[in-house]
Amino acid sequence: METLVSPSLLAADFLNLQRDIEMINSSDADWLHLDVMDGVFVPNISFGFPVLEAVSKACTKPLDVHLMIVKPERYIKQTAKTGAMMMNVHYEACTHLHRTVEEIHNEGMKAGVTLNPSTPVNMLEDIIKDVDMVLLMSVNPGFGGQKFIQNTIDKVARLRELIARTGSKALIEVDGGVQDETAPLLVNAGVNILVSGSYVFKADNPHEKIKWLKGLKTR
Ligand SMILES: O=C(CO)[C@@H](O)[C@H](O)COP(=O)(O)O
Ligand SMILES: [Co+2]
Repeated sequence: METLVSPSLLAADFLNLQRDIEMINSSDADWLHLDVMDGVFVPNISFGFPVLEAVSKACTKPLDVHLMIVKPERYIKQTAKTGAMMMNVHYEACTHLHRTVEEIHNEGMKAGVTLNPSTPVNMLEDIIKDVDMVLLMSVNPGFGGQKFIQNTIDKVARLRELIARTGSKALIEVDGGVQDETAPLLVNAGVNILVSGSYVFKADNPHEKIKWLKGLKTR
């Protein structure tokens, strides 16, 4: 499978959001990654549903929404209303994850489960066949531009094994510190989708960076 790229809007220029979304529209990016933070689950606040709705009107790529909020099940319908393709909820933020995944599907979205760096992949043993994607955080969530946690490479390999053993069809996405040194290692370990914020949006030529990430193939 080709590598998909989901640039993270958190690193965009918020004073020129429309310009940056148009850049994504005209790029080879597959999805647009949107980081919603509540200041409780993570020590930062980003943007919420009014911004998601506005972005959805301007963006022609499927929306990959990453909710870093407590009890994300409260916002399933509201997320669906933005037209989101994928709703990612944190394993650590959901008490009834199976029910949440079912409700996300009932609202017509794909369901992603996100793991913090310290949460082991084996916690997904009994949900892996029900989810469309696992999003592995390769930094502690809350901020863009952080240093990649190297253990993520081994974690991807362990998740690949779990997926193969259970016959799950889940895709693997990785988020945090994805750039030219880390991306090839991730793709080689079996990652399907690369989220990348600063590396793409702070570049002189974001289109080139997106193209390069997309061109990565398993060795
Ligand atoms: O979810 C998050 C951070 O919590 C990410 O989506 C970041 O926005 C990725 O930014 P970079 O590490 O690529 O700059
Ligand atoms: Co994210």
